[in-house]
Amino acid sequence: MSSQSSDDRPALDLPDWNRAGTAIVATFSTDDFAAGVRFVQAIGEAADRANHHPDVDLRFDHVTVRSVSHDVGKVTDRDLDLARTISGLAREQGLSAQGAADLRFADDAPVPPGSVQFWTAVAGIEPGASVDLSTDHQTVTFTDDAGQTRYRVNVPTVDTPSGDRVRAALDAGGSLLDDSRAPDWWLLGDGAGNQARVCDATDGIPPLAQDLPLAR
Ligand SMILES: C[C@H](O)[C@H](O)[C@H]1CNC2=NC(N)=NC(=O)C2=N1
Repeated sequence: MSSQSSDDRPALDLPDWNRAGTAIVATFSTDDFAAGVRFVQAIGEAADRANHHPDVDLRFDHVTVRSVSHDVGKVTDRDLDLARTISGLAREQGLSAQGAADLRFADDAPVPPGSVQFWTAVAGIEPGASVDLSTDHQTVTFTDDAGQTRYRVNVPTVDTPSGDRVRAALDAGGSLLDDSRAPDWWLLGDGAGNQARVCDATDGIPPLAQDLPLAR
């Protein structure tokens, strides 16, 4: 199989935002409900100016914003422009996006900002954590079809069933690349060309290889 994502949507170049299903989504932490209300008010004004309206979920300590162009059922430039505007409003109001963690594949290789929520979910890391994935996980590099070096990270699960971890990672914007060996392991894409292999570690951890398929 190809080492490229089976997902032909371009990688998001938007810090704070991740793909989720047909939409893009971001979650901003707020100190109190009034701060959330102020943020939603500003989002509402920006949405009316743009004549493009996101779904907004206001909670006591966070606001989740989701955008898709309803007329075509997918993400368009209208959503990307609105996302940039909303991130700017968040910055103005001193709010930061959840999942804006300091995650690295290795010492010098940061996880792309648009994939942070995916890696946080797939590795079971607390939002906002500072983590070097390579210290807790076996990691190999591979070369994608375009000649770029990418990371493949092994994520064995013990306490959490692998299927639950896979669902959480897909909800956080990941794509399913290979489930032919499920429930032994699943290969997921992070939207930026890197991969997580989620595997059931109950009977030991299958070897992680640069080349697929991986033998059990
Ligand atoms: C008539 C008006 O342009 C449309 O109803 C706009 C308004 N806001 C919208 N917002 C979103 N997210 N998708 C749309 O298709 C859309 N359509």
